Formats: sequence, structure tokens, C-alpha cells
Amino acid sequence: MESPAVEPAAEPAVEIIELVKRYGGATAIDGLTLRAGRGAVTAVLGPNGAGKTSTVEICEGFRKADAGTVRVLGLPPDAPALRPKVGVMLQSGGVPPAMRCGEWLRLVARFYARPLDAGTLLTRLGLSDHVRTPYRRLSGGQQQRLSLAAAVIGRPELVFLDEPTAGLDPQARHACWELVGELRSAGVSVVLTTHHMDEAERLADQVVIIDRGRVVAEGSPAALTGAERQLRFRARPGLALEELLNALPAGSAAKESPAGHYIIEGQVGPELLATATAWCAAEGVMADDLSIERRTLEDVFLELTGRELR
Ligand SMILES: Nc1ncnc2c1ncn2[C@@H]1O[C@H](COP(=O)(O)OP(=O)(O)OP(=O)(O)O)[C@@H](O)[C@H]1O
Repeated sequence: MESPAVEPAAEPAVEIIELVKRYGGATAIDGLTLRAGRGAVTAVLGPNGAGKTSTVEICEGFRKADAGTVRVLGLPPDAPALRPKVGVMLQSGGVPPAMRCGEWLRLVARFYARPLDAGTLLTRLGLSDHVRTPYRRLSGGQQQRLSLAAAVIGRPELVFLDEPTAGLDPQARHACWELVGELRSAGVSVVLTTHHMDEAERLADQVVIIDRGRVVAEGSPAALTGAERQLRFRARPGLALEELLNALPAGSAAKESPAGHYIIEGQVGPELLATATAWCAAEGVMADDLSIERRTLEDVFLELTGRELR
């Protein structure tokens, strides 16, 4: 009997193994390993200077690695065969300042066999009134949107978006999220960097948190934030948490972070809620914004990467 055909394991859209990048004596990427799945949205998060842009720009073929392996759709990042398959949105620039918005997008479209319609895309991204506006006269947010349009106009298989919504107003942010959702539905692989944890939580199938050039956590947003719930409230700073802890069910934990913001973890159920609110009442403490929530990606991010500024 013929054995059933074995499907080869889907090759990742991007595979990075033990990547190293140095600038002078400083190591910006320090043995970073990650895989971005095909047809998935992968969000790369990290504090300023963590190495996100360096990593993405190595994958885009704009920077050279010092060590390690990078494969993009199974090819080295500088392979000419990748050009029609990969869309790139840079963090800034790349467009001649005098180039008109519509003219630029039509020029980019000419590099692809089956581009999307430039006019439709400009309308989608709220740029239809700026078709004849030179790039340098576009606002920062409009320039961002034009870069996003240029990244997707060629119907790429894989898109790199470096901080796609940085500086965008809420309307434009939602338009960008919608576009990313549509790319994903169409089976396009998306790798994006962002500082907006809500964006990653909303868009990403997989989140990779990097710090000091290394991956410190990865997984789906749900896996990273976990199923446990927390009781949160705001009150005057400096409450005697040890006393509260004594009153709470065994195994509970309480912390104040930052000042005046309280988080209680453990078996967050009716008993814990009643005990905590009764304790607040006995102390004359008004627990503002009391809520029961799961940990957010931002909580996880801050726990992993700390609170000091970079
Ligand atoms: N061309 C360069 N020359 C020297 N150092 C650089 C260069 N590019 C980046 N670096 C340094 O490498 C480190 C990583 O920078 P990178 O831009 O990759 O970080 P990032 O995670 O994208 O940061 P951000 O969130 O601020 O955009 C930083 O310390 C930065 O100063």
C-alpha cells in the first residue's frame, strides 16, 4: 500500500538563528533566534535600542549581519528573487522629498507584476487629497501612510512594517490595523515592530519580546499573558500591603506598582474580592477604578524588560 504523502513542515516566513550585529565595539544583536510563521502576524517588541530595527533591516537586506543565519522565505535576505515577494515599510525616509505622493506610489507599483491599484490604496489610507502633494509637504502621519501603501502595493508574500503606526492619529491607526488584518486573511506573512502593546495584542498571532539584542519571551499574546486574573485598584500610595496580605486567602500576592496602583494576584474569586474591599473599607481607603483583569501584554513586557529608561 502506498504510504500517504507527508506534507513538508511549512518553512517559516523568516528564520533567524544566533544573529549577531555589532556597531563598533557595541553588540546590538547578541545571538538572537526567532521564527516568524507563514501567513501569520509576528510582532517584535522591545525597549528603545533593543535591536528591533537592526534585526528587521538585516532581514530586509539593508544591513549586514556579523554572524548567524537569516533566511527570508527560505532565501538569503539579499537574494534578488525576494524583491517581488517582500514589501518593506521603513521607519522613515526612502522617498525623494520632491516626489509627489501619487507619482511615488505609481513608480513603486511598476516594480511588481500584479500591483494593487494605486488610487484605491491612496483612498483607503486617506491620501486621495494629497496625490499631487510633494513628499516633503506631507505631514509625518501622511508620510507614514504613504510608506505603508508602498509596502503593500506589490501584493507581497511577506511584509516588514517597522513601527507602522508610530505617530498616526487614531483613525489612521485603525485603517492600518484593518489593512494588516486583510493581509493576514489573504495569507500574507507580516513582521512588524511596535511600541504599542495593545497593537501587538490585537494584531499578532505571535509576539517576540527582545531586550539587549536577545529574545526574552515569545508566544501568542494569550500564552504570554496567561489565564490568571488580577484585582487592580488605585488608592493613596503607601498602603500597608503586609496587613492586607494577612487577610487575603493563602497564596495571594499584592504589590504597589507604580505608586498608588495596586495589583493583587492569586485565586481571584468572590472571597478575595470581598476580603480586599472589606479591608479597604476598614482602612478608610477608597479603591478607585477597581477591576478584575487578566495581565496585559504591557505588564508582561515591563516585568521582563524592567522600568528603567533606555
Ligand atoms: N548605524 C548604527 N551605528 C551605530 N549604532 C547603531 C546603529 N544603528 C543602531 N545602533 C545601535 O544599536 C542598538 C540597537 O538599535 P536599533 O535601532 O536596532 O534598536 P530598536 O530596538 O529598533 O530601537 P527603537 O525602539 O528606539 O527604534 C542601539 O543601541 C543603537 O544605538
